[in-house]
Amino acid sequence: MKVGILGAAGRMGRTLIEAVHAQDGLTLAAAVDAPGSSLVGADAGEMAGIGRCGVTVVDDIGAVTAAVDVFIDFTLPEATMHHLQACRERGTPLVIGTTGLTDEQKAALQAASADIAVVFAANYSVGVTLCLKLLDTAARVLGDEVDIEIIEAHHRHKIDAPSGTALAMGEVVADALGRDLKTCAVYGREGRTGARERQTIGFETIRAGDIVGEHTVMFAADGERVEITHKATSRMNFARGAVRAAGWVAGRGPGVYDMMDVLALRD
Ligand SMILES: NC(=O)c1ccc[n+]([C@@H]2O[C@H](COP(=O)([O-])OP(=O)(O)OC[C@H]3O[C@@H](n4cnc5c(N)ncnc54)[C@H](O)[C@@H]3O)[C@@H](O)[C@H]2O)c1
Ligand SMILES: O=C(O)C1=N[C@H](C(=O)O)CCC1
Repeated sequence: MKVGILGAAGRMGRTLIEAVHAQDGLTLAAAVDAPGSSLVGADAGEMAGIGRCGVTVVDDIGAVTAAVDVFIDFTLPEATMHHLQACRERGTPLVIGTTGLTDEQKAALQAASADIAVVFAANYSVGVTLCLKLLDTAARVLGDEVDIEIIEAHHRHKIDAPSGTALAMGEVVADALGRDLKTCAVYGREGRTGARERQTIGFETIRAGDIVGEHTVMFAADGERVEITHKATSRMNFARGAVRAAGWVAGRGPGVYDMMDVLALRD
């Protein structure tokens, strides 16, 4: 299967090139980065540190759609929207890892999924996908008897907050408790906040150094506390998951899928 990487020169893009190269049955067929990037024209394999592979980084998805069976996109929300449109026009499945999409952009993704298969997950690690299952159980068991806080930490270059993963964790917990995350979320606290309201779900964000990605969901009662934590120490976990999703989605019918579908974990 021929795979195209969108955002090829980025932290995730380079790791994805390495992951595709290591995966039997998959071939790197295209590498796309932003117009104006100094890496356009480079050999994708050399850029990713795996040696020359003969695929040149280009700056336009339109130049390579015919050569690709499935694209993987880890870029920026606006770029992802452009790539989504190109994939829709060509009928090519798309795996999206980009976070920080607006509600309007998520609606556009849903609309495109009438015509093509899209996998969209804030976190492609198997460990985080398992944590989402555990969080659903924890929320249902501990219910309204606990205060729920979500703490996430990432590297200093990350441009969106809270992380897509933290928000996905919040959605799972809120759904399990019949709450609406839009109205019960509290983002950071400062000043005279007043006492905590039980029905809220709190989010705290740390941005520091080279932290790859850490998430803790705290269920705190009086006298005991349950914490579910995931710590990523390598981006290869995300890349391997996204590559697995690419192999899974090729040939699927139109629709939006996530890692629960890819790992067959959906109830
Ligand atoms: N879902 C997951 O598992 C997961 C894991 C890690 C990162 N992410 C998300 O992936 C995204 C990228 O993260 P990163 O750390 O690799 O960022 P990065 O800034 O290192 O890489 C993004 C790349 O996209 C490129 N780009 C920008 N506009 C483009 C365009 N129009 N066409 C093609 N390429 C374009 C940039 O030049 C850059 O090389 C972020 O939204 C991040 O939150 C998701
Ligand atoms: O490095 C990033 O950026 C990450 N983004 C995702 C998120 O926002 O949850 C996944 C973890 C790494």
